[in-house]
Amino acid sequence: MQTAPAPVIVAIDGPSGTGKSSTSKAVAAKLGLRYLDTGAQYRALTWWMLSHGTDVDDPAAVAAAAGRPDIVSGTDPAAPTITADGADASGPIRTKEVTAAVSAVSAVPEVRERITALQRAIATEAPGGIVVEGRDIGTTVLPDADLKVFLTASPEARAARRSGELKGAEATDLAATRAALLQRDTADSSRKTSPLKKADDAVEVDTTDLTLEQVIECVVTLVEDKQQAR
Ligand SMILES: Nc1ncnc2c1ncn2[C@@H]1O[C@H](COP(=O)(O)OP(=O)(O)OP(=O)(O)O)[C@@H](O)[C@H]1O
Ligand SMILES: Nc1ccn([C@@H]2O[C@H](COP(=O)(O)O)[C@@H](O)[C@H]2O)c(=O)n1
Repeated sequence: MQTAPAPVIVAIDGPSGTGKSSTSKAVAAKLGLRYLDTGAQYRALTWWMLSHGTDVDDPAAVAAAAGRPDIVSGTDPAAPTITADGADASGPIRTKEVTAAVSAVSAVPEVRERITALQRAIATEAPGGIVVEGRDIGTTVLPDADLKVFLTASPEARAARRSGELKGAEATDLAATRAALLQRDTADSSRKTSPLKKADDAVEVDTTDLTLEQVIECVVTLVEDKQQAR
């Protein structure tokens, strides 16, 4: 009788626009793993705060509200979901307002404590294993992950990728897109609690000159190598 392979935990971190979500979803789907977008959790909490009158520039107000909404993530890589107090947050979390506020909210220690606990519970309960993507997964959330990957890409490549998702004038303003993503990287890397950082034992993959398919294949191979070595 064949035994099922042991669950594998994969941590994928990196700055904005390096391809974490696209890569993680595809790798999870190819390998039959669950998928967790941790950025969506911070965004959902930020959206809930913005819609409930929390002053997101006041760390004390953010800390006080951090435990209030119920944040639930669906981990099917083919159809990931995110809700805040039962409301579908998948659309609103991608607005400019949420993107502009999320780094300030995610820097508050009470927010990180709460969301990190959620992430660990989801990863522990994932049948067969999971790909978890974010900023501090390899360093803080899942330091014992079986595989840690840190994706990078030049600011120019990342801005061009993001512009491809935008519409109208925003799509053509590459300089503004580049500046906005670098500003978010700076805020995320310089916060005191659990900053964006490559784990010492992470494999760094520079995706600047790679297609998305090449990045996916690279990570699938890294996971399979780990599974075979166990
Ligand atoms: N290697 C690549 N080549 C070209 N385009 C890519 C590549 N990787 C990702 N993309 C595209 O770049 C955009 C950003 O990718 P994605 O959302 O996966 O990045 P991310 O790291 O999760 O970003 P964020 O942290 O801001 O959520 C998407 O439109 C995606 O299709
Ligand atoms: N592990 C994580 C993941 C995300 N964040 C914060 O959320 C923001 C949005 O993330 P996206 O991946 O959806 O762009 C990000 O800029 C961080 O502020 C985090 O702190 N830790």
